[in-house]
Amino acid sequence: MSNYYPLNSQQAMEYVGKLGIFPDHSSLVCREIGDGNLNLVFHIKEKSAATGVIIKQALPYARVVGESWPLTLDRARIESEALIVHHCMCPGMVPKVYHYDPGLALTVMEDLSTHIILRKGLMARTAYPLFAKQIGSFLARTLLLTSDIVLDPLEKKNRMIQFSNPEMCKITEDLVFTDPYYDAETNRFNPLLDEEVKKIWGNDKLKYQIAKLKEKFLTHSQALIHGDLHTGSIMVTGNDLKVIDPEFAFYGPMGFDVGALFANLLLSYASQVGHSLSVEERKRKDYQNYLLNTIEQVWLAFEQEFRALWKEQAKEPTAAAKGYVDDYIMRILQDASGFAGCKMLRRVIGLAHVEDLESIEDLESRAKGEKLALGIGQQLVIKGDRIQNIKDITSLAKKVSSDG
Ligand SMILES: Nc1ncnc2c1ncn2[C@@H]1O[C@H](COP(=O)(O)OP(=O)(O)O)[C@@H](O)[C@H]1O
Ligand SMILES: CSC[C@H]1O[C@H](OP(=O)(O)O)[C@H](O)[C@@H]1O
Repeated sequence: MSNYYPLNSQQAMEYVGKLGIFPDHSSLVCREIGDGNLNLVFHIKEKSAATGVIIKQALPYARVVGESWPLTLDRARIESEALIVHHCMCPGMVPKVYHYDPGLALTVMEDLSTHIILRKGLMARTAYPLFAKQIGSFLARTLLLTSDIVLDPLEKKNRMIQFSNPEMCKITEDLVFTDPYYDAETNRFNPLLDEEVKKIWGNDKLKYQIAKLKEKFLTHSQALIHGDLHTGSIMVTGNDLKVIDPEFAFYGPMGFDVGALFANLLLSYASQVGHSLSVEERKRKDYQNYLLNTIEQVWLAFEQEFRALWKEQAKEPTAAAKGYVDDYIMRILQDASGFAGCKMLRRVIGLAHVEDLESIEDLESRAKGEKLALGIGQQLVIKGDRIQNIKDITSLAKKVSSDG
């Protein structure tokens, strides 16, 4: 950390100026555009150009909380190295890394200003016809191709060392699996949810399942997972998709990434009931159906590509055992259900919420969406082990929704 200092916009422009990315004497402009919980993000471009480059710099603390929450700068290394691995497995589906500076904990990367954050697109009720296939493929490739099924055993263990990410994992362990289930200081929730939240804190059956899911997160080093694959970590256009922000990457359970995505599509689903005015009822229902259909299509695309890759690329000698791939995929689906449930509950009870729900200003309307999210989340956790196919997940969401 010796030569580390957080950049300001002027310093960010000077830094990029020295890399030879822009022609000499370019007239550059820079804006800090970070809206996440953790880092600085600078957008630098020539004055008259539409796009330029991005500098993402880690702060030595969590931006959302401040200096009282110190945080490892090594997350910048994890992020740039994970982007490079993802680029090898899914060319064109992540921003290109131009430069990584370990001292300043920053990455200079491709500017995706032509894309928007998927969460924003979902909030505007936009449909993305290619999304399910694209993200299903991203998940299948990044997960299976970094697992023991495909990698040489020594390479896999070396990758586990490379992507050891204990401090970022601890954040997830606390904020996703621990704090939302007791009266923790980090929690914050809508006061209109007091009763629901207290019921959750007293629900032993739920907490038993959460304990098992946390154990899986702690111990199941199945693949290099993104680690925070919510809809704020995906940028889209009408026909393109890029996955950003893998600073939580580590060797963990595959179902955690699939579940994170399902959870965030379901949070969008739940938020619809808080946003809807009666005149919009039809649009809300259509969009909810679109979201559930998207979850089904993501899973189908994932499963199809996962099976094809397994057939072509599995090197693990036991991979051909009869029934093994079917069982492996079923376990990913069941894990995804449980993890999706945890991810929904933490976004309503815990420290970091989602804009889909937070943008509903009226607390009573917001509580409607949040209650639905809590209802679906709890069912996904409790029934996770019994899920047999993707429609069990989407039917469960519909049922909780119609039971009101
Ligand atoms: N490569 C990029 N191109 C364009 N915008 C980006 C890029 N990376 C990040 N951003 C913008 O910066 C915001 C914060 O980035 P993110 O990586 O999510 O930061 P954090 O790790 O702090 O959550 C994103 O929501 C997006 O608007
Ligand atoms: C104190 S970190 C809280 C939360 O923020 C991260 O998300 P992001 O930076 O993408 O907004 C991650 O989900 C952490 O759990």
